[in-house]
Amino acid sequence: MKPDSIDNIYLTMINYWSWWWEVDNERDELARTILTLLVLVLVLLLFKWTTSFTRNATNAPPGPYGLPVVGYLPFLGHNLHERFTEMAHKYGPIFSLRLGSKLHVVVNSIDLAKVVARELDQTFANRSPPITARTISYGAIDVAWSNNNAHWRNMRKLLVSQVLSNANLDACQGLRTNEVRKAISNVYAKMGTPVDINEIAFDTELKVATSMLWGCSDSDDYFHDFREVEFKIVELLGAPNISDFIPMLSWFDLQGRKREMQKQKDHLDRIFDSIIEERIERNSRKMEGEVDEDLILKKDFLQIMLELKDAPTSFDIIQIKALLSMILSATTDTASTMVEWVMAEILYNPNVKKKIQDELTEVIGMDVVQESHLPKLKYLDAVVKETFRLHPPLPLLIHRCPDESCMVGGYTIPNGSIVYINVWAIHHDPKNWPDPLEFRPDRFLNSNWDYKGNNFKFLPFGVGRRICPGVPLGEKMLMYILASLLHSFEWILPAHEEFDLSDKFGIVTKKRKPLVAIPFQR
Ligand code: HEM
Repeated sequence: MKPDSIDNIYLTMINYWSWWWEVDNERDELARTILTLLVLVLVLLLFKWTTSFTRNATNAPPGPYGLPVVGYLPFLGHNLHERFTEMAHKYGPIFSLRLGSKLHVVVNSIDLAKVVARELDQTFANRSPPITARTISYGAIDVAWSNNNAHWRNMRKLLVSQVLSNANLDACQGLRTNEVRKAISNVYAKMGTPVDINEIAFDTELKVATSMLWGCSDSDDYFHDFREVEFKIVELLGAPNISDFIPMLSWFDLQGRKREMQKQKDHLDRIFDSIIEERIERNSRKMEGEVDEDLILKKDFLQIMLELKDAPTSFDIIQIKALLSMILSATTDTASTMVEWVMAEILYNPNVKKKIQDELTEVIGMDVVQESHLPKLKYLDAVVKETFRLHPPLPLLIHRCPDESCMVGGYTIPNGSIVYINVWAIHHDPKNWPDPLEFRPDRFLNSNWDYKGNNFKFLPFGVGRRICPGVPLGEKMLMYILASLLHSFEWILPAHEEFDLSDKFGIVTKKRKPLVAIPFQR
């Protein structure tokens, strides 16, 4: 091999190797050294084993060769969704790559996504959670990380019928109105100064979610560092962990990811314990005859779960905590990320902003925004959908795992491999969307687009039996917060603010640079 090409390979590896170290902490330096030494030793010891693995996977989808032991890991780079999309251009609509000891398969076209999530939906309905996900979800017993089994079906049914049913969402309308109005008053107090858009949206979503889950009140002090904890959880869920790729190293937790996630989990656990204990005590006082008007009038999710505890389909306290934790993450981070993306697109596209303001004036006038106005805001709805197309917050959805070997696109997908549906590639494919990089909300006007995963061109909430069950709440909150922020204020970017729509891959893919804007009286 020529010295030049060796240099190039070396530089590429150094460049991409940094993907490993996205979450900087003190242990990374040590982990990097130990890992490098271990890899060298293991390269030699396991070379034979690796080559036999490659030979066996003869009918696997095409894809790049990697190094022994680590496979293609060192070459992946930072933004996995973009990297996978580039690789699809080279290897085709389905390709595979070995990362550590596991085969990963990426599906990039509508036709093959239909095979995975429609024809073989049942086979592909397991999850294979990474170690950080197992840690935060009390051993993968929540709705998002549990495998496709009776327990998962039970929990999902409960979530959909009790928390997210139309009846319950209607009953909680007052809560949403309260919290959105409080958020608008907070912004009033900051008029003329720069405001972090994600922070406003996150806090509002958090208050709505906690009120629905256990009826929080403003005096609860756990809100204080909640955003930081949630951000850390989401960051760790998306950060590559060598223990997942080379399970024999998991005992060492070389990057400290598991320990870091355990810290976040312990923090949440203490909050949940105190809330649940307090509720159990209140319930026992009620059983002794004391009247608790609050609990009689409304049943929040915690109350429903506790009352189910003795029923045949009961949940124990650990399962209840796993569900609370999962719902909080699902509700706060995705929706606040989307509010930020939509506001960024609007502020960077003055024509779009003008059209939205005209629509708000026409539909709402001098009134305060109410949920009943939302279905009439057709243009804002199209803007939100176009933003979902360009910036799907989960660009690879949550990966799936087949419970038996099966065929997709003429290739064998072995039982236990990790399968991604690359929604990013589908949303950016010119075959599906002409001029895919342009922000053109009109694409979504005058046609019946929804978030139910029926049209495989547009899958921001996922598809098949693992589709997001939170669509009705997520959509409502997103539209409500956006309409209120845009109707109440004129938003201006700070002077010298650069036009920046770059993203940072994670399980929720966020705007790389937080959006800050200045509200003025409208
Ligand atoms: C803008 C808001 C939201 C977006 C964009 C979003 C998006 C998603 C996506 C893409 C998935 C993965 C689906 C798949 O793998 O096919 C998912 C899963 C999930 N989401 Fe959401 N979500 C949002 C809000 C919510 C809310 C409010 C809840 C309320 C509880 C929720 C609960 C869940 C759950 C439980 C799952 C796992 C479902 C399963 O594995 O069975 N999400 N979400």
